[in-house]
Amino acid sequence: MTILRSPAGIPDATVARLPLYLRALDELAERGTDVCSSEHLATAAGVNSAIVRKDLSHLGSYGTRGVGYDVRFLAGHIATVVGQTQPWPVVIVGAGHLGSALAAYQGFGARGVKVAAVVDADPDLVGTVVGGHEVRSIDTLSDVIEHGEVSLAIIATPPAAAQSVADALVAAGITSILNFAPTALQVPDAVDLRQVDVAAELQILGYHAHRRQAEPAEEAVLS
Ligand SMILES: NC(=O)c1ccc[n+]([C@@H]2O[C@H](COP(=O)([O-])OP(=O)(O)OC[C@H]3O[C@@H](n4cnc5c(N)ncnc54)[C@H](O)[C@@H]3O)[C@@H](O)[C@H]2O)c1
Repeated sequence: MTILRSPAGIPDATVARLPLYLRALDELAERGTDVCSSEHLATAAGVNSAIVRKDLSHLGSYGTRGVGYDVRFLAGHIATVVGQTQPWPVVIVGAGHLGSALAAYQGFGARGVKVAAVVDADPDLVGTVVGGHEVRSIDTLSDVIEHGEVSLAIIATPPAAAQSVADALVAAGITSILNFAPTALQVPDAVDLRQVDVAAELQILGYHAHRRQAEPAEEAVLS
C-alpha cells in the first residue's frame, strides 16, 4: 500500500538525496524495470537502505514489504516534490569559461532546469553566442528575470564581482542562487544559496590522497 502526503518539512539531507534517487529511478524506468528495492536506491545514493526507507517515509511512500517501490510512481512523486515536473528557468551570470560550459550543457533539461539567459558585463562578450544562447548585457538583468519568470540564478563571475551580482539578482527577484565563485556571499534569509567550491572539494580529495600515500610509510615506521 502506498500513501502519499504533502512534502512540507522534509529534512535538508533528505532533499539532497532525492535527486539521486530520482536519477536511479529514471534509469530503471528507461530499462523497463517496474519495481525496485530500497537497496538499489541506497547504492545509487551512497547510503544504507534504512536511510532510504526513512527518506521515502517523509514523502509518505513506504513501498510494499517484500516487493519494493513502484519505479514510475515513485519517480513521478519525487519529481513533483523536487519541482521537476516543468523545467525551472535559470539565468547564468558570467559567460566566461565556466558560464559558457554550463550554458552549453545539454543535461540540464533532464534534471528539470533550462537555461533561460546568459548575461555578462564584458561588452565584447555581449551579443556573442554561448551554448546556443546570445549573451546579454548585465544591464538587462532585471528585464531578463522579469520577462523570463526566472527565480534561479547561477553566479559564474570572478569572486570580486560575486557579491554585487548577488545583490543585483536579489533586487531583481531571484530567490535561489547557485554560486560557483569562491566568495562567502551575504543574502537575505529568504534567499536559498548554495555554494559549489570545486577547488575546496579537490583540496579535500588531495588531503585524503596524501593521507593514503603517507599511511604505508607511517605503518612501516611503527612496525
Ligand atoms: N573555470 C573553472 O573550472 C572554475 C571551476 C570552479 C570555480 N570557478 C569559479 O567560477 C568563476 C568563473 O570562472 P571562469 O573560469 O569562468 O572565469 P572567467 O574569467 O572565464 O569568466 C568570468 C566572466 O564573468 C564576467 N563578469 C565579471 N564581472 C561581472 C559582473 N559584475 N557581472 C556579470 N559578469 C561579470 C566576465 O566578463 C567573464 O566573462 C570564478 O569565480 C572561478 O573561481 C571556475
